[in-house]
Amino acid sequence: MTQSTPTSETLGFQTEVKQLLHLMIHSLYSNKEIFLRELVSNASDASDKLRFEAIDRPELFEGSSDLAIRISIDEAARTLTISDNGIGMTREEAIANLGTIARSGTKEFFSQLTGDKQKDAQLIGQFGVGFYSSFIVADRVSVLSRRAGTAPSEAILWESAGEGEFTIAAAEKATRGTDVVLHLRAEEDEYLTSRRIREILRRYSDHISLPILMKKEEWDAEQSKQVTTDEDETVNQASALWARSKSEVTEEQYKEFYKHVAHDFDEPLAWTHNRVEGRSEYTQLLYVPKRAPFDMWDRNAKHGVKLYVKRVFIMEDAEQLLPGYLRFVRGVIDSADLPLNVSRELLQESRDVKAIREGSTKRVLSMLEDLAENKPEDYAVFWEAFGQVLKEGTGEDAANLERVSKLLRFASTHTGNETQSVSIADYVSRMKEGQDKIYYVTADGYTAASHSPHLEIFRQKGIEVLLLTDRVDEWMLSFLRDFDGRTLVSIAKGGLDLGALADEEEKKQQEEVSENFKPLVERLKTALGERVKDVRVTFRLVDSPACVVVDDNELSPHLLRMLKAAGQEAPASRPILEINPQHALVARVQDVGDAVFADWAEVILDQALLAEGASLEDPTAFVRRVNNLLLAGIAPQASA
Ligand SMILES: Nc1ncnc2c1ncn2[C@@H]1O[C@H](COP(=O)(O)OP(=O)(O)OP(=O)(O)O)[C@@H](O)[C@H]1O
Repeated sequence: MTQSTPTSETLGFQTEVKQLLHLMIHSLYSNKEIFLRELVSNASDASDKLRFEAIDRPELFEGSSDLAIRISIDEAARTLTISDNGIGMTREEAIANLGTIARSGTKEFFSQLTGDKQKDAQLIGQFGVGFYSSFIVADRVSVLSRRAGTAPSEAILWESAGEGEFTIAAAEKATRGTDVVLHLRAEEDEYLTSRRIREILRRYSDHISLPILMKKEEWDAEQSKQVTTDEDETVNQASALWARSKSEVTEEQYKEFYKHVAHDFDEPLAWTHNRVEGRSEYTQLLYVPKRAPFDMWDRNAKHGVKLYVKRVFIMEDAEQLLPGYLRFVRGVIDSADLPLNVSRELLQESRDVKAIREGSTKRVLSMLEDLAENKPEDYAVFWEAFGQVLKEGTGEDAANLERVSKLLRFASTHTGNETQSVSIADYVSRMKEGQDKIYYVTADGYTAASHSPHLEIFRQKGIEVLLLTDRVDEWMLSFLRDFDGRTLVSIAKGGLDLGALADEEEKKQQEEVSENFKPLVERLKTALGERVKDVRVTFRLVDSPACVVVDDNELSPHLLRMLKAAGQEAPASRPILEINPQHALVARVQDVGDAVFADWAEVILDQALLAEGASLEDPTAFVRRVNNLLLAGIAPQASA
């Protein structure tokens, strides 16, 4: 395409935008009307941004600080226009904002798309569709925009048919702000009727705090039809939703407001709305989403709480308002005390912010407690999405450790499945008589944990063990040391005191057995040399011949593997080999002759390491030894 003037150019969309457009047009056809919600939401954000920038530069208002959104219909031209007098966009901003998706993790997100429309539509919801949803109903979109503070001749006109490219040209615009003009597709006539547009606005955008204006309609008796007048009419309530009293806000309105603040497609799982009075005055409207955003694990991902001061938008992503482990929370905090020109630096030091942070943390924890107690199914949804993040609270929020630990859920030998649904309190309620500790095992995954040889004696005695398999668990355990006065104990540590699990008779018997196995223990120690720290007899095993453990003060093998995988320095550690005297293989080794004893010893150690989830340093040697032993057979004459 040739360019008419040097100021007009045609540019290609970023690949991800093309994918998004394609997907959206094909997957959102049953929910087309949401385009209006998205555009009104953007117009409202643009006005918030202007109001904020104008705190320091009042001249940006150019004499008119009445901010509003206008929706106009032109039946003849078949256009629907969403106008705002907010911040507007420069040429560079329009190219960046309307041609690319500048969110971290976008590429990875798009690589997850499967091509299955239904699944992908769900994913798209999680990503947020925004401006590009215009193309669901429009075959051409024109955006005329002028940045606040620039001259009318510096406006820009962005246009696209949503098919891979857009043009951007210089334009004139008398007033600041943005007009988004949708040239509706042939079959989308319904969006040219004022009644339909009002209905959509009432449903999705009533909570917008700016007035949304439309031309009033009147019944014209002569023409016997509704005609548009010149008079403006506000079609929404136009007051900040969080500033209304709870009784004035319907559930639907809370939900729609959530979609606006959180840029989420789905409904929220729960919310809490409070006005706090006293030394520090603020309003909070905080939501827990149903699903994790695609970039939750990205360190640069946005936090979700917007800060307002006396209804003026101050900043998005105000991470000082909640601790990091509650970063999944979305919503608004509106302070009556902070100065309007508050900066991020100031937020860090402010005592008011500290009070808000503490108060909001408590509210969110109460909301989660309430969910856990009264809506366990919803809590399970929450836990699935955000449990791993909440676990960070054990280390991050010492003051609320007890409350956070009550909210934790784990997989356990009691339920026998992978779902993390057991609270520590549930566990405690099922503790055996005489049991005074909470037992757990950590591993790389559920299968490894639930098959851990360390579990054998616990299974036999019917004692429950928590199965911890999330990456964050080891870190969490360094803070979560006890619960309700009971210590949490790893069943894979050497110092595990099984005394409580055995009666007097058993203990006596065990001592005898240990004595009998002393010679074997010594032989193993000599054969394994530097590979082990110690060898001893254990009664924790039932079906396995041996296991490896570490001393209480040492890092668990699972943690060591994680450190290594993360490229961190991991202290060298030698395992303690524990052998099961009741196992046939162990009994058999007692009689093995010196010629092959070393092979036997190594195989026993290596298989204990494998069972524990480790990878062998010399797997070839292990295979060779096993083969030798297999070939030699277990006939006494072969090994003697
Ligand atoms: N009316 C507008 N005035 C000024 N800038 C706008 C307007 N509409 C969109 N933008 C700019 O374009 C960007 C992209 O908008 P878009 O709706 O696609 O995404 P978003 O609002 O950032 O997030 P989401 O996709 O989750 O809704 C916005 O972040 C904003 O910078």
